Amino acid sequence: MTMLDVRGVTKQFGSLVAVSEVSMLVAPGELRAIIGPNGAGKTTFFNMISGFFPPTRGEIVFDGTTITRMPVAARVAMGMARTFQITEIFPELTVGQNVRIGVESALGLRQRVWLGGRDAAAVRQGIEEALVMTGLASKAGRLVGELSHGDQRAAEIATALTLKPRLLLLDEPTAGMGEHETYAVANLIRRLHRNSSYTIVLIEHDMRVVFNLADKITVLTEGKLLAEGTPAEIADNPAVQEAYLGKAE
Ligand SMILES: Nc1ncnc2c1ncn2[C@@H]1O[C@H](COP(=O)(O)OP(=O)(O)OP(=O)(O)O)[C@@H](O)[C@H]1O
Repeated sequence: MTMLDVRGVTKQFGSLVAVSEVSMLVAPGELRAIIGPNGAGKTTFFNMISGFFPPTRGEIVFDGTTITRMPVAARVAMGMARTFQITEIFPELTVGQNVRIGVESALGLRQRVWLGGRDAAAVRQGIEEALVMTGLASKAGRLVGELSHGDQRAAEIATALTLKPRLLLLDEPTAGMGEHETYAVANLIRRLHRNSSYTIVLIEHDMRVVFNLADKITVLTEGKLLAEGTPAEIADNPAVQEAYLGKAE
């Protein structure tokens, strides 16, 4: 079974080929990391999966449905959630209020002025589940803007989880974080993967995070697929060592 089947996607910006015929199969419950030097095409590849723009050529199939040209909202409705390199969440609201927006949207209750008892209970339950899963239950009343980077990322992931996504796309989840916060966010991702069996595809620059978390790694260089395999296979791959791991970023 395959959750995500990317078939030979290419993206051209004018004469620049940012991604060239890259394929990737992600199994349900898998955690896949996409790595590569700056400009390798990781973000472009990610943007095609999440629907930010369509590929110039190639196909993308999500859980059996071809989504190549499907808009972002339709992909979200199918169970694809994405977080961004720069946290996208309302800093002036509390963690709980942010998560509530996600839960109400996911339940189709966002425009309602008044919620009946059953809907209100479902919203409460959705908020609690997302907060517990991300370790934020004790911080529900805190303003997001006052939290650490790591907790802000956790709050963003909590909001993404309210969609009950079948595929979670994380764009550099530890970007700009210090050691302590990186560790906390990596642990959260590990819990979501190991304990809750989320299927996760992430772009990540921190190699310790990648090699500790990923089931499989996709390596891109200059828009092409250089290698794909388990962390051990990638670490042993001479082409990867030469093209990427040996170089300081
Ligand atoms: N919208 C765009 N228009 C034109 N060129 C683009 C566009 N987006 C990306 N590119 C180019 O495509 C190539 C791949 O960029 P991309 O951002 O996908 O790489 P990346 O691996 O994510 O890099 P980084 O690690 O620095 O984020 C680069 O040469 C970039 O300049």
